Amino acid sequence: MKYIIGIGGVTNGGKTTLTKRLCKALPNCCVVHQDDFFKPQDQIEVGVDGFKQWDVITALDMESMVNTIKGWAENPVKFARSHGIPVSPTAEVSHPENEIHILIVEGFLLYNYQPLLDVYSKCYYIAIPYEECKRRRSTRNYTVPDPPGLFDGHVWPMYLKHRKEMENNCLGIEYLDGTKSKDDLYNEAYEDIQNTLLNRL
Ligand SMILES: Nc1ncnc2c1ncn2[C@@H]1O[C@H](COP(=O)(O)OP(=O)(O)O)[C@@H](O)[C@H]1O
Ligand SMILES: NC(=O)c1ccc[n+]([C@@H]2O[C@H](COP(=O)(O)O)[C@@H](O)[C@H]2O)c1
Ligand SMILES: [Mg+2]
Repeated sequence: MKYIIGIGGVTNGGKTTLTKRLCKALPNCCVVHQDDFFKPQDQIEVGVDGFKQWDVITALDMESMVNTIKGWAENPVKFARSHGIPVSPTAEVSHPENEIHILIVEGFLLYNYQPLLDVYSKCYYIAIPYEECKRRRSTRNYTVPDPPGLFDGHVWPMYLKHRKEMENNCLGIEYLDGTKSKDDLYNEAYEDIQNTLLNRL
């Protein structure tokens, strides 16, 4: 059984934190981080607002991300090995369909790219309010630091736009409240995955 779980949501909602913890707890679990697919800085467009447009789908090499996900789906054991992820001894030898293999795909623009919309067995979306998002973002260190005014001028407006698009196009998104504690978020997501995926076996 192969399951792909999406953990999308607003920047600084806690996606990467939750993903890392889930991945440690779930069997044969690999991860794809959308942040790893940002194009180099010199390929990021500058908008009429003067800001580099990081928070749009064209800032990401989505073809490469799709190929990475396909690589996992074709051979999860090989994928795990090549990423240094431990695989259960039975999964090493049995046919992938007889074992659980999980891939968590994590990122801020997961549900705004048509070719990936129907790959997920589960779609989570973490949201936090404006003030909390701005506060958390102000302490983050990205490879390219946020210039003054980026949050209000680009990041938050793009988040609202993409969220609206997602709500118009996607069914079956499960919302997680990112203001809950890290433990509560983890427990909620883990139990839900356990109930809906792992118990199907
Ligand atoms: N549930 C939470 N409550 C409070 N702070 C959190 C929570 N989850 C993550 N954080 C903090 O918020 C910041 C962003 O977390 P991160 O997991 O990198 O978010 P994302 O990947 O969604 O941008 C980090 O400083 C992290 O420690
Ligand atoms: N990883 C990078 O190269 C890079 C560079 C500039 C901005 N960012 C920011 O990363 C954010 C997405 O990642 P998070 O959801 O983890 O915050 C976007 O809001 C984007 O502005 C990332
Ligand atoms: Mg992240």
